[in-house]
Amino acid sequence: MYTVHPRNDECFYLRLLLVNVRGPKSFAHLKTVNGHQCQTYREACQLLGLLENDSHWDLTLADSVVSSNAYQIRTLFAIIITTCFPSQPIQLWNKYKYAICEDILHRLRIQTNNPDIQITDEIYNEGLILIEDQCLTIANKLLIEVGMIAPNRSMHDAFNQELNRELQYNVDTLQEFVRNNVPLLNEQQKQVYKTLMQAVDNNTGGLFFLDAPGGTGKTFVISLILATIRSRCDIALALASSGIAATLLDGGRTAHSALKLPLNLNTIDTPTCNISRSSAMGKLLMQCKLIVWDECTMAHKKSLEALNFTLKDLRRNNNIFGGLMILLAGDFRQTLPVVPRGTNFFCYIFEKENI
Ligand SMILES: Nc1ncnc2c1ncn2[C@@H]1O[C@H](COP(=O)(O)OP(=O)(O)OP(=O)(O)O)[C@@H](O)[C@H]1O
Repeated sequence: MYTVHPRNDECFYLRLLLVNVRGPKSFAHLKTVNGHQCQTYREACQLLGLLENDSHWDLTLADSVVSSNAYQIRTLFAIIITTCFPSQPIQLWNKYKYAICEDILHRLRIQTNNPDIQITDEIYNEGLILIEDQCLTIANKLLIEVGMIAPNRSMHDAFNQELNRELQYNVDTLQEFVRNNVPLLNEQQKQVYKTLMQAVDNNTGGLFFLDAPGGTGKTFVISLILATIRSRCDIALALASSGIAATLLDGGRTAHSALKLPLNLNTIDTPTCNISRSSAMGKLLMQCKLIVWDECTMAHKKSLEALNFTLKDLRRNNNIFGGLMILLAGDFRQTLPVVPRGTNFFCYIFEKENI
């Protein structure tokens, strides 16, 4: 019998029932426990006592209630429900929801200048939305997919949060930034800026590599390109291999977090990003004009391959990176020429794509 990962929700519980229930005659039979027809396979497993009890997660949350603030408890709760698969997440929520939402109540009291406001269902709903945002970031899952109650917001909002994040820039500020800084570019920077903006305007896609010694203004030019595209209300995604490099770019994020790259890149033959077409990030990648990846010389070659495969799949386009324009920037002079315990396997993606 095939193995099923617990993340594969109902499939996992169906398999558990198939292994444990003797002589099932139908799927409905599997869902029936002591004459009660359950709504889900998970509920049936629950009633049959096939799931672990959640006492250790209960204790973990109880500990954090004593020592952590509401934001930290909320993050812990999101991690537990997305990665630890507790059998009754709703019970945990009901038990700790006050501690999880305490900061929202506090904020509301300060905003309204009214210390008498008490916790309400709206505040709990706000808490659920924040938890769901974290679940989407951690595992690309909505709350209902991890056995929780769904917050009261339209699916549209939930799926568009990544888009909203990329479209929230102030156009006037960006235009002013571009106006003030383009004249500062030196000749070579001007040439890079012109070439790249021409490629963006022509919408031809392609892979560009910006190589220059440290301190010569790579990040400066990239910031200008990002600002120019965003000032036209288009989407440009800023990624970097390290957190520090990401902080230098406006709206910068680490490639691992934004692209949901697998952690065990070394051991997977053809890694892909954990992004589906219907997910928020999937929609963003389908719409964006440019992806900039700063300090890409520090990235594992398979992370670029994963992005290549994923974009080809998402955009249904067999050109390199699904026909999307990619700007890689970095400086091999600042990267160790030797990969510790590496093999000649660590050659770059360019070989594969004949670039
Ligand atoms: N044309 C320019 N006019 C004014 N300042 C500039 C210009 N080009 C670069 N700078 C400044 O020079 C400094 C170094 O530039 P930047 O950080 O972009 O270099 P870098 O090539 O990205 O360096 P590294 O490879 O170390 O990340 C920054 O403070 C940047 O603002």
